[in-house]
Amino acid sequence: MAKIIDGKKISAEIKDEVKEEVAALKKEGKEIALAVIQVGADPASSVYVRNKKRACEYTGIRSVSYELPEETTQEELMKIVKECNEDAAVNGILVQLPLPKHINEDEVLLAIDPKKDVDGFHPVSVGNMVIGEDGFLPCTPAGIIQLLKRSGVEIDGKECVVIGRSNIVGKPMSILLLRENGTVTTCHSHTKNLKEICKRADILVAAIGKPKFIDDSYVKEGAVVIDVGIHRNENNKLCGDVDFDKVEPVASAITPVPGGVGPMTIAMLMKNCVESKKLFGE
Ligand SMILES: Nc1nc(=O)c2c([nH]1)NC[C@@H]1CN(c3ccc(C(=O)N[C@@H](CCC(=O)O)C(=O)O)cc3)C=[N+]21
Repeated sequence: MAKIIDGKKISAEIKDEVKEEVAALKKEGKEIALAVIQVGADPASSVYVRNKKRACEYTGIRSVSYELPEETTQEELMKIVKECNEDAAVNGILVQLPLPKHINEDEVLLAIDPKKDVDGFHPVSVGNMVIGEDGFLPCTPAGIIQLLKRSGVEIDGKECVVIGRSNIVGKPMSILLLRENGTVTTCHSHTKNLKEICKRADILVAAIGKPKFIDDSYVKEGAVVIDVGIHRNENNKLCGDVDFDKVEPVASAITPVPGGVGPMTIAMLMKNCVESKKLFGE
């Protein structure tokens, strides 16, 4: 029987810490604002964006929302990002991904002022993360580190296997585990012997993007399993990249979907907004 790592509970603790900090800053006359920019109306994106705005309300951060039509051009989006960069009242800028195909995502992320890069996706933030300098950490991987630490899972010296190498999850996840002194292997679609490598893991992070891909045959007895995947079936029921029912009996701890990594992503976004105000706000 594995321990269920309760991301909802741990994210609520972090949001409460943020709420206190926000209130303290307010007493000094300092207000925090996050600009949330969504292009198009992808239903999953809309759910995440709604959850982010709710978290802003809860913590006392003002959210300024831009809901732009699917047809928005590169130039129009770049103009809004620039306006947010120049607006001293805005502390954080979040451009919800994925963007429509006609938009060059890299160019947009590069345009965000690194001082307001609360997603941690700007190359400056990525560089600081890699060399271990202060800077904004990407919310999902940083949230997973918090989940592990606050659940008493030691990373130092452990075999960590990350499946996935995206710029927003897999790659930064591997870097952050390395920063915690884990021994890290990054697997991806070209990896040979995926199963054998996963079976070595003390900490297994699944960010594959395929529903219930990881079953018990990939997991060492007693491993800690973190599920970053989020999929919706025909009945709107959520599941992750991990087949929870099969893996839970062999793992020592596991995150559920929903209620695992997802809420942590949002809590860390709130934390980054406070960080932005403290470091760079007026
Ligand atoms: N610029 C940008 N920043 C992001 O941080 C970002 C993004 N783009 N694009 C998409 C991914 C995904 N993501 C999630 C946020 C919240 C939940 C979340 O709240 N999950 C709930 C369930 C939500 C539901 O009901 O669908 C849970 O797992 O319990 C999930 C996923 C942020 N992302």
